[in-house]
Amino acid sequence: MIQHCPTPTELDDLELLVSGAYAPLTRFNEPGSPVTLELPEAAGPDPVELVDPEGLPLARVAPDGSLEPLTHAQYGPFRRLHLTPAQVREQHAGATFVPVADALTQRELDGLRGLGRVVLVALTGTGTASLSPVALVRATLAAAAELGDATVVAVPLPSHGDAAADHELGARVVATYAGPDPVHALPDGGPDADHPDEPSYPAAIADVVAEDRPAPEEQGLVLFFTGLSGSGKSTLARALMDLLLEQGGRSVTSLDGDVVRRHLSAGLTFSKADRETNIRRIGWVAAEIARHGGVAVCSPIAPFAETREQVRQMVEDAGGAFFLVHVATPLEECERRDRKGLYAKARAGEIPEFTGISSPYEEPVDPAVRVDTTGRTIEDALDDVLVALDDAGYLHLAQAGRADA
Ligand SMILES: Nc1ncnc2c1ncn2[C@@H]1O[C@H](COP(=O)(O)OS(=O)(=O)O)[C@@H](OP(=O)(O)O)[C@H]1O
Ligand SMILES: Nc1ncnc2c1ncn2[C@@H]1O[C@H](COP(=O)(O)OP(=O)(O)O)[C@@H](O)[C@H]1O
Repeated sequence: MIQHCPTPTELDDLELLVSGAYAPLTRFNEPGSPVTLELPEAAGPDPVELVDPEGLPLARVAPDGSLEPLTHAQYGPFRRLHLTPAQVREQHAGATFVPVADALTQRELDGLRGLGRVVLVALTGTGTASLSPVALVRATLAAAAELGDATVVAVPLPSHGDAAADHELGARVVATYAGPDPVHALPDGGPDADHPDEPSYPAAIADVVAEDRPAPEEQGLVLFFTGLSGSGKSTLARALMDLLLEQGGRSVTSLDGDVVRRHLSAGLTFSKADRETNIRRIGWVAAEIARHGGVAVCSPIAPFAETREQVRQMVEDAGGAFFLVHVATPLEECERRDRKGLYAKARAGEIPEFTGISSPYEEPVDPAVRVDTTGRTIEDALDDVLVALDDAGYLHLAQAGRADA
């Protein structure tokens, strides 16, 4: 039987289908339902075994989306708070149920006092809260401690990208958890009257929020230079790394295209599939670096827009910022430079699938900054990147000897 690890959203949905939280929905791909599952084409008409990210079989799914559960999900922090609706009703009958999708403000907490015993239902699904799922639970536990007579239940209700359908599904899930007990919806967010610009939190919750949403200067950062061979990616990346190292204060890792291909991606070719694998590997490592608050400076060609977007997603999921620099030196200039003699060989047909000659380069439509290095000094071109980074608030670097340094 084919094994398949669903996407994070699909894994959340699987958990809620199996736990009964989506009742009366019990299967994927019900017509009109946002709760969908994409199965590998190779599966054909046979059932597929769905496994968690570590390969533990969770359920078998038939081609019509119906499920045969094998075991309960066991991965992820705060697993003990992932109760089924039946468990919650048994343990917390008579309480008031409060859906929580963000850190609770002081004002919201004050509004909950006087409700008696409450169950804070932390909606931690993929792609929903502005806090990471684990921080949302931490912040909700801190809120429960503030309130006193409160319990936290974590429900991984994910976003399906359709606000209306998600709202309806969410309301149904919370009602299922509450059973006959009341649901208390929080009034719409918005700043406190005495702090019109930002919400005010009790100290313990503020600490959780601050740790999860660091200031741009402290956030993990992936600087991703993309462009044709010879466009100047490595040169600019190296110059920027040097500036960062000279200034100190951040840990920096280089993931240069050529260097990665000698180590992490040794053995890969320049076919579309291998290039995608190469870039996803770079993205995976860069996201881990960002998760730990470091700076990763990447400089592969990365010719495909979709793969670059996957890297952005990986980095943002890890809490990092993704900063795309398009080194937009035109092909004619790259070919004129032909630093490594590769364009001549590609023109002579000696290198197949050469980017810009016999393999495509999809120009980014929305880079953070675009730099054409033609006829410019390295310092001058680098300045464009430094200004954009400074404006975005991620790094404040200046080159020694320049007017503004
Ligand atoms: N067919 C083909 N196409 C493009 N480039 C080629 C090819 N064969 C070898 N090289 C050399 O490999 C470097 C690009 O590797 P990358 O890992 O950055 O490419 S990719 O992102 O996976 O497309 C690239 O280095 P840079 O010049 O630093 O970009 C080339 O030197
Ligand atoms: N303004 C500039 N910025 C970056 N590189 C430049 C610039 N002007 C000329 N070059 C030259 O262009 C070449 C770019 O090569 P490289 O940085 O290895 O490109 P890539 O990594 O994109 O293949 C280098 O020889 C570099 O000295």
